[in-house]
Amino acid sequence: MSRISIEQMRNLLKVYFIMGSNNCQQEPTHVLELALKGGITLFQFREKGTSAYTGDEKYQFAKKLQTICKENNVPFIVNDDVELALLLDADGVHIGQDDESAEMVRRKIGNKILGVSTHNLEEVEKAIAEGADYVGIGPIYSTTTKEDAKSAQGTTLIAEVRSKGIEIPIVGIGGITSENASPIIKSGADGIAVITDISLANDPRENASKLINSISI
Ligand SMILES: C=C1C=NC(C(F)(F)F)=NC1=N
Repeated sequence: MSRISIEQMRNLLKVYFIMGSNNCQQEPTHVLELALKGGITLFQFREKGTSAYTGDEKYQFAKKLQTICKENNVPFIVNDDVELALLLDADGVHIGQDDESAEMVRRKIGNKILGVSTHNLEEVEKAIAEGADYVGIGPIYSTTTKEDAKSAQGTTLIAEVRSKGIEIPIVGIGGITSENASPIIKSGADGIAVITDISLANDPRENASKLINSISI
């Protein structure tokens, strides 16, 4: 299997739902099923925080979510945990700046999807050089989800990357809702990544479909 094309990656990034057991009040598998019905285009398993699952419990939980994604033909991405991604034969991995280098991860995962969190132009260019298929840029707006999140940067970096003619698929992340999503696409991102707006919604399905509508220009 070859590396994913830029166009296909752009399509997958439209509404990228990220979730772990700590992000939900309802049963996580039910939230994911509703989000998929609402039209999310990509899913990332991000199991973080104090009461996060570990070891076999984490593997079993991830497998359940992966099965639901497979049933809905939506790719399943694992955050940080490369070994888990390989064990599950996940569709890809997302790493931050404090994790293994993208170069090392690319060697381990072959042609699976590789995403990298970036916060400035240098990190974007490094991610591209090391084989990333997409970059996450944020936090666009202030967020309470990530404890050690950097300060909100708006859409400046997205616009800067595009003004330099850099084509890498970009997904914005951080405090995004259907109310504030469209400027992110207008500035040049291919999609939006959300946690809370879907995971803590009274109706995850409705919020997911509102997000889809908010970015459909
Ligand atoms: C910290 C993160 C930043 N960005 C992304 C993504 F949206 F996938 F690019 N995922 C993360 N886990």
